Amino acid sequence: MIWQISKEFDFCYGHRVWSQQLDSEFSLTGCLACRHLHGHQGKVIVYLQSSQLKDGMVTDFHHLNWFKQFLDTTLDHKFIIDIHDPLFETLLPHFADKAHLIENEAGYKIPDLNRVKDEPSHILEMYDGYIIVDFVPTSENISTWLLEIIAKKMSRLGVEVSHVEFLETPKSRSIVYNKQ
Ligand SMILES: Nc1nc2c(c(=O)[nH]1)N=C([C@H](O)[C@H](O)COP(=O)(O)OP(=O)(O)OP(=O)(O)O)CN2
Repeated sequence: MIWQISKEFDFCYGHRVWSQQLDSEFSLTGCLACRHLHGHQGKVIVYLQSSQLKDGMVTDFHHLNWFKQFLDTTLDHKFIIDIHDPLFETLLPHFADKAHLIENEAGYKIPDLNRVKDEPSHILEMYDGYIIVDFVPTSENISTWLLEIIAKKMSRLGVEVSHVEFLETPKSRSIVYNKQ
């Protein structure tokens, strides 16, 4: 037998899909709306699985509390921007050289606020709101990134991540399966 458990998490974020291309025969419009700066109430559903139970569980649901904290502190109310976005220099002019970014082991960078410490507070607040990644923040890429983070952490408990679903809107989702 194989057991699977899942847990849902929500967070608000902004992004833009600068790489969007549409075939208007199918999309019925050529409007590249996802290139606009816009936001979502995202939902992540994490699926963990095991062929044996420990204490009657795949693992305790509470063993995902760290992930909720990660989402709340790292992504909630942030704007996720690709470092290769052609608008990067426009949206982060103080960091146009991309040299003063603080790298995190979870695969993202944030602006070094020391560089703008003498600027007015609204400028600091703006930069505090960016999460810089090395991919176009599509639903597929965000779910892949989150899967990698969860799988790495949960492997320390010997818990297997089966797949991750990411709902960019209540109707549009991507699912990424873990390679075994
Ligand atoms: N395969 C993907 N397609 C699209 C993505 C994506 O990440 N992967 N992203 C977008 C946009 O960011 C958009 O905000 C979300 O998609 P959309 O289908 O427009 O969402 P709705 O639920 O609002 O759908 P409606 O048909 O407009 O009701 C676009 N494509």
